[in-house]
Amino acid sequence: METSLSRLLVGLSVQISRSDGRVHLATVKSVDTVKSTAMVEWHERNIFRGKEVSNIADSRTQTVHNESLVQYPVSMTFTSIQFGEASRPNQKFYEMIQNFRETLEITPISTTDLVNLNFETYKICVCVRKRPLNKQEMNRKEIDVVSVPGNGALLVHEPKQKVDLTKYLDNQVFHFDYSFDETTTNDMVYKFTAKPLVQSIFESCMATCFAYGQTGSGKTHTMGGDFTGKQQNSAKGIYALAAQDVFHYLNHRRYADLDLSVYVSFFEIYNGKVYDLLNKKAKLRVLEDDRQQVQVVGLEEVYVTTAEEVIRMIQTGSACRTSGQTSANANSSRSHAVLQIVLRRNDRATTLPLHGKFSLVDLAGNERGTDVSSNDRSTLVETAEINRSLLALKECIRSLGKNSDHIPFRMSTLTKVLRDSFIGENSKTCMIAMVSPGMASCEYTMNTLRYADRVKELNGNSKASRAVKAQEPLSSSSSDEDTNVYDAISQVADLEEKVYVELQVVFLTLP
Ligand SMILES: Nc1ncnc2c1ncn2[C@@H]1O[C@H](COP(=O)(O)OP(=O)(O)OP(=O)(O)O)[C@@H](O)[C@H]1O
Repeated sequence: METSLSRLLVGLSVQISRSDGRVHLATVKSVDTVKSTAMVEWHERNIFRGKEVSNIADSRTQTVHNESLVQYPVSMTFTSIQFGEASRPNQKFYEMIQNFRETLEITPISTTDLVNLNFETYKICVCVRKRPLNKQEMNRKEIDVVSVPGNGALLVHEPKQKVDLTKYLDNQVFHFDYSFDETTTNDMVYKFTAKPLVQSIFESCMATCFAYGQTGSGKTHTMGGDFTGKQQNSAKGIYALAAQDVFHYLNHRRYADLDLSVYVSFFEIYNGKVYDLLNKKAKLRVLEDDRQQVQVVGLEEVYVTTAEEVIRMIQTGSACRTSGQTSANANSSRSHAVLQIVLRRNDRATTLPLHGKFSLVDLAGNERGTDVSSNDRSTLVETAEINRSLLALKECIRSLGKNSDHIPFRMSTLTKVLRDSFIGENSKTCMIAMVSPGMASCEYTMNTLRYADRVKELNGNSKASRAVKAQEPLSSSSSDEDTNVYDAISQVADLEEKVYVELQVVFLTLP
């Protein structure tokens, strides 16, 4: 026990940052359990505004008692605990990111902050959520390459290497309506994203909230609820929180005179087919009637009177959702799940008139390379279909943002069934883009953020939202030149995506 403890201690580093810019780094070199002492190497560096102004000013080795090691956290402020150079791959990048972070002014989001989503001016709001490093990533000693300083900003510190092998960080800054860091709870995310939309459905709106992101980035955790081991707590997700508020507003005197009833449906879209999650996964057809209304024929729409009933339905439905295993998530959802909360006016008619509808969508993961390297045809079809529908979704959101007359909702089943969310004056959308923090996910994280950025751009405030290089931490603004280059890159990326999706589909239809 003692030996394994000492093995754990060797290599452990502690970094202590002082307000005068001095950074102390202590690394445990060896532990003598008999004498109860440890050899610790101390380094001191002087950092000013993210730059090292003097190299190692002090480096010495000293013997400290084990007890002293334990006591340090009480007497000093730790900015981080890290493992030694030998045991952590990419230590250099880790240090560069830590140094960069020290220059950031952090303004954490607080529960008391007022919600500032402007659905009056913009139909689409885009937020991003970073999940914490998970156990496997921590075991691999992966470094966290995403920083969320606050005020909607999010940075990706992309590790890069020059031809002469010099390592450097390509720091990209994105701005969204809200950016949530790894400590943010589902309640907080809900308050700033879906909650404002709940009220809008009482005002006859068609609201949609999407969770978008790489497999394993936290979409189901956010929408469906926290996991404790394999068990999902459905009462803690955005689905359930929205349902609770629906009943809160239903009983509010402001809306009591509307005489509304609440109905719920829950279905998944897998490989372009719709399956009813509230009716033993019955396969359903999507048809368009003569008034161009899209109908999911036979979809169960259950009358509900309490949020608890809705939570039970979420539990039942989530349990039968199609899942598979990906490299990033052992229990990966391979389908898009759509929970719809529908308000209908009580009326004598056989079909009660629709008053408002909230569609909450947990999309399938947007990865596209590594997980399809297998020759398994069904996985390839699955991925091609997911990519095709995500591309269609982006095209529809883009047309919606441009107030375009033509919304290409027929491009996929997902966009077909969400048609009434894309048309009409009263549609409002909130997209929550999820990102994984690890260096290994960096490329996917950038893809997700670019997708989210392109969606946000549709509101016309593209300059504010787009990614810029952070040469000087968060002080840079994009020049016209940057903007043009960024536009060109985005267009190429869009084209590349279209070609990729089309090629995948063509490839799969070959005999
Ligand atoms: N914010 C978070 N805090 C703590 N754990 C999280 C968070 N987000 C995700 N996780 C955990 O990460 C794992 C993967 O999350 P989740 O299943 O929600 O990912 P996903 O994006 O839905 O993936 P897929 O597309 O493969 O279904 C889960 O074990 C989940 O509990």
